[in-house]
Amino acid sequence: MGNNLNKILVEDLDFYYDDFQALENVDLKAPANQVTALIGPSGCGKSTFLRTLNRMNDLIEGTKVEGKVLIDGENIYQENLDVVNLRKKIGMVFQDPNPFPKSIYDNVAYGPRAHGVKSPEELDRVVEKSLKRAALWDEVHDRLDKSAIGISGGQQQRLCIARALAVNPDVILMDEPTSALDPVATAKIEELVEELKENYTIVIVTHSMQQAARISDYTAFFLTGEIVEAGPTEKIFERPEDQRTEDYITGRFG
Ligand SMILES: Nc1ncnc2c1ncn2[C@@H]1O[C@H](COP(=O)(O)OP(=O)(O)OP(=O)(O)O)[C@@H](O)[C@H]1O
Repeated sequence: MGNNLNKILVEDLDFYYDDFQALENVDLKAPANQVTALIGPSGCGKSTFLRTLNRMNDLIEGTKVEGKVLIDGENIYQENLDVVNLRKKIGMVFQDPNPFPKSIYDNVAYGPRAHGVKSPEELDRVVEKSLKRAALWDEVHDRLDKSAIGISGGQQQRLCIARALAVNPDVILMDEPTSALDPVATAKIEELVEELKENYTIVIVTHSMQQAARISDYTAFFLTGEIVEAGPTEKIFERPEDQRTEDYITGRFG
């Protein structure tokens, strides 16, 4: 079990919103402790695909999935799977920072409390550890009881990452986590993603090809619901095999 172990293995995935097929025949491997970037033009299915990885699409009525998503070798679409447990293992961070209108502390403690952690010492420990891992502790440790709404957008996004880390996931899904942030806050999140991969497997949707090139190890290029090409980031950007990939990364469309 080395670094190349496929944490996530997607096989022949199709996805429908009612009659509309948003994903077709998608195959993807996301290796453990690596960053996998999903790129492609608007509307090509990146977010839909990301949400199939922790069954967030289940919450949207009229959707249907066919195919397999194996996480640690187990198909998450098998019957009787415990979805609450799945989402604990597969955390998610969204485009717009969305902290709860609660204190910084309570945002991070929310998940552990929901999963039954009651001891104040244990909660303190988890909150501190999660905020440290999200590179936010130094900036907020003296105001944990203040509202999360009062911190900057970049800090709010790191708080959302801390909130995701607090339930001890092993995969983190990020849907354009920096698109609402300024360049300085974006750089901090990118730095953080690089640190986090030591302990987590990360799948990130990004509109920015520069960002994908900077922070990811693997890249998958989506076009109209299909993966055109996937592989090591360097190869996708420097020696793409498909003309459509080359056209996209050189800015000819999208
Ligand atoms: N809840 C929904 N109901 C119906 N169709 C949807 C829904 N969400 C997305 N779609 C459609 O599915 C397709 C893929 O959308 P998706 O948001 O996954 O693409 P995307 O690549 O993430 O786009 P963007 O980069 O603009 O976020 C689009 O045609 C979109 O209109």
